[in-house]
Amino acid sequence: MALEGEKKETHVLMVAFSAQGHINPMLRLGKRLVSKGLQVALATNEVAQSNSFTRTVTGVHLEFFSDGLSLDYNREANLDYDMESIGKFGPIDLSALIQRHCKKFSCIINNPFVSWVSDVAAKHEIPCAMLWIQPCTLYAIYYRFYNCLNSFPTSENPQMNVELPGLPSLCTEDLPSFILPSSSVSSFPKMLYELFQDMKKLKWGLGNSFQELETDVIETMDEIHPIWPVGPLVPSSLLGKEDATDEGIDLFKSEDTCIEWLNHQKPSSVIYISFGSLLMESPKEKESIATALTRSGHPFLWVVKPSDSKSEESEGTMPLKNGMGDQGLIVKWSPQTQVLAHPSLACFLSNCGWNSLSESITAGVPIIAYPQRTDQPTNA
Ligand SMILES: O=c1ccn([C@@H]2O[C@H](COP(=O)(O)OP(=O)(O)O[C@H]3O[C@H](CO)[C@@H](O)[C@H](O)[C@H]3O)[C@@H](O)[C@H]2O)c(=O)[nH]1
Repeated sequence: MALEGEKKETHVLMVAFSAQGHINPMLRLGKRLVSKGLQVALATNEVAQSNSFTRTVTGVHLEFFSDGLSLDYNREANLDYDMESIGKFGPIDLSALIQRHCKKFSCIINNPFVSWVSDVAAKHEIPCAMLWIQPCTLYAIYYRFYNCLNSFPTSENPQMNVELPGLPSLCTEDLPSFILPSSSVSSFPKMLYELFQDMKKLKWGLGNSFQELETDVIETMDEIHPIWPVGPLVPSSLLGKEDATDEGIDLFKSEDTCIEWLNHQKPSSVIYISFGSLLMESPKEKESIATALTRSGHPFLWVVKPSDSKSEESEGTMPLKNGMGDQGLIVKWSPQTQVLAHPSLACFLSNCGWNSLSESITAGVPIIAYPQRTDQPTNA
């Protein structure tokens, strides 16, 4: 057993892609490691370095590396290219960062979207763990798919029920979009393929989920490549902890009006609508949602992200205005975890990104599922 003094010398490096839904679960895990006396740094690509980022968040030191793209490059518009570029340039800069660090890292924790980090860890002879940031169910499905352990839909047989240990029967529409024969070739499936084909590079698999939610499927992986649930990695405030500081960062500035507006609504009356940090609704989808909201007659709080507003102006299709209308409030970014904890919330219309679902499950807010792609159909 390590002595207290030795623990202080244990340095852990976490690495995440610069999306809010990737960085925040890492920071929350980091905060727990710091509370055990470990020294923790989190490295992400430098575009995340903005004024809102201090060098330390709840005891976790932040580091930045280059993804080979200029800071003003529109990453949201071309995620595939981002992934290729970060996979090419990230290892060089991250390696230099590890060499520059005053102490040798005892462990590196990556996440599935920067799987190349395990090669960098091996080069420096540092054990590597992965924090899987989606449900353990997805981990099991991808593992079985990429290692050909079970039957999945093919071009010849695109519609089928998939039977997997520990899971209910899944139809084609329930499966993650990356593994469908109709899925376009992109860097994401390639990355997942490389990750799940070569899991021996990873010493430990950690999951942002909890045992009670996915007991059966977690147990089915014990003999194959175990995953240890360490979540839900949501803000302590949602878990009713006394230390209610949010260990997360916001990539956009949330609007102060949200909570004030919610304070004026009846209990359990408001429909909250948000589609996460990466994906956008099309103008047609927005129009349908607007019609449905009007017909529902319920008050609503709707997040329409900044770049959505831009495309809207150029396409000129949506009559959306920021600010308060008679029935609802449209904002560019909300303090989502505070919103979900608010007593006026009735339900959450969500694209089923795993962070949003974890937060909503923890807050006890019912979800109307509107999945788009990747893990979202399965999460739904
Ligand atoms: O107005 C908003 C909207 C969102 N959030 C936060 O942003 C995060 C969004 O995360 P998530 O719901 O997971 O959406 P994405 O960031 O878009 O998620 C990507 O990454 C997830 C984890 O891999 C996947 O499950 C999703 O499918 C994928 O789109 C959550 O913590 C929200 O609380 C806010 O704070 N304010």
